[in-house]
Amino acid sequence: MLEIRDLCYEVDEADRTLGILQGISLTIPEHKFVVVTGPNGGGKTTLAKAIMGIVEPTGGQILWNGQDVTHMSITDRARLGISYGFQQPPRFKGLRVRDLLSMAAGNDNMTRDEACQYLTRVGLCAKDYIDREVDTSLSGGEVKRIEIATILARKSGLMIFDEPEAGIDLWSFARLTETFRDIHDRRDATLIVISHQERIIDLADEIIMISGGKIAKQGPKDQIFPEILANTISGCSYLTEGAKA
Ligand SMILES: Nc1ncnc2c1ncn2[C@@H]1O[C@H](COP(=O)(O)OP(=O)(O)OP(=O)(O)O)[C@@H](O)[C@H]1O
Repeated sequence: MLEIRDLCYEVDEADRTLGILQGISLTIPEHKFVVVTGPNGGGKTTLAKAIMGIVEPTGGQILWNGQDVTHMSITDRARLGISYGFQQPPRFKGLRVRDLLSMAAGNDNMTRDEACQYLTRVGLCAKDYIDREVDTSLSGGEVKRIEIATILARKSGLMIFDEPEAGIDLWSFARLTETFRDIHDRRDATLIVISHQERIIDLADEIIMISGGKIAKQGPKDQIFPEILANTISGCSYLTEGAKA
């Protein structure tokens, strides 16, 4: 279970303090599928990075399975089973896709078949990629899918994906949503997916909407999603005027 208590992240700018996360509290039980959504700049990525330890909160607490991880290193959190897929994943010149998958799985003897299975789950044709270097020769969507495959290989208890849909074509996206559904159905992990995509939101048990560094809405998908859709359209004068015309 993930528990976040009154989490704050403040940044000092020249003449002011920015409250990027302003007292976020939430509880995500084991094996839930939670989608975090909300307007650009609301604080979603910062929250995810705070859970992974990439950003150090200035206040509050993060507990994973009862253990306080608030100030723990990224490596220690990874050992506890927390993993995070970046919105824009890094590249690793000199490392092949199969090396990355082996490292993620902690298995030096990963077979070609096993590596291929992870790549297939993110819509990549394994034979074309397994020996490629994870460098700038790969497209943004390819690197993104390879990174997601490494998270699957890691078999973490808490998987956080930051806009996994970004830059991914329709066919691979369909494969990816099936993979998320599969992880959830098999109760393999707790999933937190930051997304604006209706098809991903539709898979969620619960939706958390973050805006202005705070939780603006939270609840079961069937309750929250219609509210978000209604607010999104009514909050935009162009769309509402268009609807009246
Ligand atoms: N270190 C920092 N210094 C100054 N501002 C920051 C810092 N980190 C984040 N921000 C600002 O905090 C806000 C929240 O950023 P964050 O990336 O968490 O938003 P987001 O909800 O993930 O947005 P998006 O949907 O566009 O990815 C943004 O306005 C961002 O510019």
